[in-house]
Amino acid sequence: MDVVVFSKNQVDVVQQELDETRTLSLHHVSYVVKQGAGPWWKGACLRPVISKTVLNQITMQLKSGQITALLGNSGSGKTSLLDVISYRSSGSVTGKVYYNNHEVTKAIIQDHASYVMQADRLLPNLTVRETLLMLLTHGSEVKIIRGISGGERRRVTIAIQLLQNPDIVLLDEPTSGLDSHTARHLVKSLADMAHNGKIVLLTIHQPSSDIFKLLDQVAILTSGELTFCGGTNELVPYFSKLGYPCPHYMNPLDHYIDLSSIDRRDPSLEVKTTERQQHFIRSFIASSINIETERTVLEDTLQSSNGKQLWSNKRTLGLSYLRVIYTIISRMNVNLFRDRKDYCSRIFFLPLYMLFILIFLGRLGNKQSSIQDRVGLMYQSATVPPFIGLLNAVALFPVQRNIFYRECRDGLYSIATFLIAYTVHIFPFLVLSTIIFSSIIYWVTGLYPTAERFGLYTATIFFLQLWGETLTVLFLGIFLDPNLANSTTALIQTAAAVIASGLLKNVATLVKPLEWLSWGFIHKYSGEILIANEFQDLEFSCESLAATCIPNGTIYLDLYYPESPDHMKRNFAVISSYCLWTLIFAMVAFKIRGIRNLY
Ligand SMILES: Nc1ncnc2c1ncn2[C@@H]1O[C@H](COP(=O)(O)OP(=O)(O)OP(=O)(O)O)[C@@H](O)[C@H]1O
Repeated sequence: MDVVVFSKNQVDVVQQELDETRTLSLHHVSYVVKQGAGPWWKGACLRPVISKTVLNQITMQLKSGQITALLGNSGSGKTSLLDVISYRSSGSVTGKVYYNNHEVTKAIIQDHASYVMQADRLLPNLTVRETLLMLLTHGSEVKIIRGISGGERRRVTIAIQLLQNPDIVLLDEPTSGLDSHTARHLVKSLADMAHNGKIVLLTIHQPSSDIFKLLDQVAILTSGELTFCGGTNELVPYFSKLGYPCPHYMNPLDHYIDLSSIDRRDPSLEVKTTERQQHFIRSFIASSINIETERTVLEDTLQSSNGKQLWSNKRTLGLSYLRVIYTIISRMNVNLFRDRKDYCSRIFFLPLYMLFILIFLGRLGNKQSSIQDRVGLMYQSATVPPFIGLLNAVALFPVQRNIFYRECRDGLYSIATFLIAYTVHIFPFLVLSTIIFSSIIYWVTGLYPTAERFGLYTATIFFLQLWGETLTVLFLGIFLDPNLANSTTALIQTAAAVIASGLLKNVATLVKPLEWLSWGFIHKYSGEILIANEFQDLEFSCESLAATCIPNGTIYLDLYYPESPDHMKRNFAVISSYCLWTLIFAMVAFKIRGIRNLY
């Protein structure tokens, strides 16, 4: 075994680093959001924009080794403060945040902080062990979806963030949904973690007096301003000095949160409590506690240019790009595999539809009437696969997307990585379901009987299904609500099939604007491929000597789809690149709409 010998100097440096208290300082941080007022139908330009100050001039300092609770009534700005610190806010932020005297950037926060949000967004079919294993550690074998309680889900969510070994831990309502015993136990663990050198900041709605004892520092927010921020031992003496002692047997936190809030039950109470609130805010600004904090934070500000060590515990995944993609795909696969309904729908949704077609059409034969049946079958072949892609995406993509939003905000991987991983994940399922579908439908209905034509038909169905799913993913990037994405994609797919496939109405007979529009839809190219692939060289029997008899498919193509056999290669190149472009547009849509802050 190699023995590493450190010099005294090196030991001193390490010791000095360990002894050094790290700080997260906020200096006059304000946060303003803009909201459109009035009815939505007036549009963005006509609606007056109202600015709302969510946080006003917040100055506070959090130290490693301390656990701080952010308290306040509902709407006081607790979550917004965590959002501002973690670079998740959507409005305009002024003031400065420093970590260890370095002005905080998004990269610093992503490297050093973890944010546990209010909502537990976990893949339902993974076990606790697998959920954590995807972030490389051990867990239990219980499935998330049914096997664990709400409180346990909370703890898994917290564990996911802690596994990344952050220096700063921000937690929004970590105790919500937990019974008082478990909540106390959890805060105790967080306090222990803080005492081992982390900066811990959490929001709590109704902290019990047991929890109060575990805290080192508390900050009380009201209407976005501080009425107190200091050590827990300073809380009661501070307010007592202001003339508001805490009655015996009352939880001081409950008492002072109540006193800091505005009571809107009647106008006279509202005036009285607003005056008291303003008195508290002014008093705290003038208090020695706040002046001391201002002084130390200002010192940090001045020191910042000296470049005090940014703590060494930089949080990185430490995985190669391929390893990250592999981990995401494995997680998607395991989650899908565990749910029989989802797994079967991925593979058998499309083939199941074939049963309906088979019963409806039967064997096509070569009579004149089979021309109409063939066109009908090609229309179904062009429209059903994208629709199945849509159904699968709406059912299965949103849960993955919501987890991606959280992990992307944590800086774990990018939009492109996620969408590439999702496409690779669905690829084998699309191949399998397409092959099952086309192998049966093609040979049982009796389409043009060569392997080459069958292969072309199968490949077209595959690309249509892939396009349908990718297009839905694109709209799920634009709209958070899956129903909205569903209806929009369905509308586009229907319009594309009606206008461009040429299977309902000959494209050449469309009014000019619609004819031009048809060039923009995949159905124009896939429709031509499917028809030319089927009709070229096909012989039909003429039951009577009627003038309308079409003796072979080549004549039919000349009449209704001229030149389509010559366009086969072009059309095929277009439909395959359509999928690629839709995926790229999906990435752009996610980028433009931004990574949502899902609470
Ligand atoms: N992006 C935004 N647009 C409009 N209003 C916002 C935005 N973000 C926050 N607010 C408003 O700011 C106020 C503070 O919200 P915040 O969620 O921070 O409160 P909170 O103290 O965490 O409340 P709760 O305890 O209920 O979670 C609320 O009135 C909220 O509606």
